Amino acid sequence: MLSRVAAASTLLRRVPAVASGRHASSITLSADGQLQVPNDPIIPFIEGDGTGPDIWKASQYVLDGAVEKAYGGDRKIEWLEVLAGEKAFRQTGEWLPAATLDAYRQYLVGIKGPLTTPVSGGIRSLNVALRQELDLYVCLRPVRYFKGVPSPVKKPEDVDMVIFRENTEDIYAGIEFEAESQEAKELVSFLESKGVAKKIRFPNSAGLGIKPVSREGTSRLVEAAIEYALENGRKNLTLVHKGNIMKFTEGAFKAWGYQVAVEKFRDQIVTERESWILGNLDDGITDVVQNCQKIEPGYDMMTDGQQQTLQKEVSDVIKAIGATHGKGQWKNKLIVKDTIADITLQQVLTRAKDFDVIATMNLNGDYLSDALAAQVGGIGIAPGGNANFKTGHAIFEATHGTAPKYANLDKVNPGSVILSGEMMLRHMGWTEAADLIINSMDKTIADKTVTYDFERLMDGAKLLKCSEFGKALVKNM
Ligand SMILES: NC(=O)C1=CN([C@@H]2O[C@H](COP(=O)(O)OP(=O)(O)OC[C@H]3O[C@@H](n4cnc5c(N)ncnc54)[C@H](OP(=O)(O)O)[C@@H]3O)[C@@H](O)[C@H]2O)C=CC1
Ligand SMILES: O=C(O)CCC(=O)C(=O)O
Ligand SMILES: [Mg+2]
Repeated sequence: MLSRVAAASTLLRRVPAVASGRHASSITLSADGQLQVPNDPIIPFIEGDGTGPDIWKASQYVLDGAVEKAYGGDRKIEWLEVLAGEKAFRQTGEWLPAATLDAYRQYLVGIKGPLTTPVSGGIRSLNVALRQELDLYVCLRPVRYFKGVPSPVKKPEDVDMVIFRENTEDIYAGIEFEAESQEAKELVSFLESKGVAKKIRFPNSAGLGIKPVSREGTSRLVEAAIEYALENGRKNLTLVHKGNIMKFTEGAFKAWGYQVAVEKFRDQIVTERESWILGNLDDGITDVVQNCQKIEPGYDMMTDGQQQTLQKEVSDVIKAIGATHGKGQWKNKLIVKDTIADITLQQVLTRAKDFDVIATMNLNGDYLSDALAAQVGGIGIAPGGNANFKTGHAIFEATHGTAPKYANLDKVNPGSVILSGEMMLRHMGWTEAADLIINSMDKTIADKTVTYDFERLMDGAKLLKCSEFGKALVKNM
């Protein structure tokens, strides 16, 4: 159990090394990409808006408690509060002060509570701004089940997925033009000049958004996801896209994703289609046409040109990897496959076991992470981390938002930020403290001592406040 959890939460591929100096205070990255963690690292945190302050208090208490219990005073986090959101605006007149960005840049690893983003007008998302400013291109959200957690599905224990969500591109990048603004008018004129404005039903009153998806952005995300899958012994990686409709953005994501898989990880991966071809060969189907008929049931209805293309694909696969991946060897490789986003939202529910690591674009990843969280107890225990796998910068944060209706009631589940902190500790190499948190979460939930979100769905559970749940976690360590 623990090793599975540990694997699910290992964020960066570099093995963190604990530096010996007792009084060093910045986490740094060595020239060969190793995280250097002093015994008293300064870790910047943003408390967050809405329920953020309640959650942060409980989370800091648990994180400090775990570190104290694991290392008995030899290690300690030096928390550094940095401002963002409503508190920052009240105190400085700025929503995201430069000093906050500087601190996350300087100290490399940090954590944050949720920040409010108004709908329609008002400021753009500070959460997205932080990810973009630090180029935290991976949003990693592990989704796993704790025994006893109430769930709307029959077999929540089948859910053990890790989402790699691209974090800097897509329609989420916020390149938008308000309806009837000068920019929207100019863009419509440009589209008219290219003959494509007719695809917009009401061009004069349309707001417009731009969806950048690049080869570089896709490749680095998929590369990180494959490395993670390989290092953590995962069985498959699914590229989730809506490439049938958005061909040059989501479709390109799929194509570039497969490309990076095949070009950079040839020996360790097999694509799903390749596995079918090699599987047929293993079953004694040596005739290329018969192999084509098995992998494409509509083969006989295809045009000559289509059939030839398919025959070439089958022959090329056998020639290229028959020796290295054939005779069942492909079964020991990471399977790289893809699914279209809409059906994926059904299949993660109905066939959870088929999904292991998921790599997807920003908006799909946003939707998927909340939907998947629901299967394993909801957004109250859904952790995450935003990271740049090259610079080592990482900011950990919950999947949920500010839940403003519960602000200052000491009510909500602090589990998501606590488990985000657990990911952070593991990322720092403080695995003993991280393990204490996971074990204690297991025990506290099994004891049915939980916050309102679980209590309302569990028979015979004892209702705890946010702060009380934090205290129970430390007590159970
Ligand atoms: N990374 C970030 O900082 C994020 C920020 N946001 C922002 O947060 C604001 C509010 O967003 P909203 O869409 O309402 O989503 P929220 O995630 O804030 O809340 C929606 C519902 O989820 C449940 N929930 C949320 N947090 C917890 C928790 N800790 N424990 C238990 N249940 C919880 C509650 O459900 P119930 O009512 O059933 O009790 C709550 O009403 C928006 O401004 C949004 O932009 C949103 C997502 C991420
Ligand atoms: O930035 C926000 O307000 C919402 C972000 C969000 O929902 C997410 O990143 O999951
Ligand atoms: Mg979200």
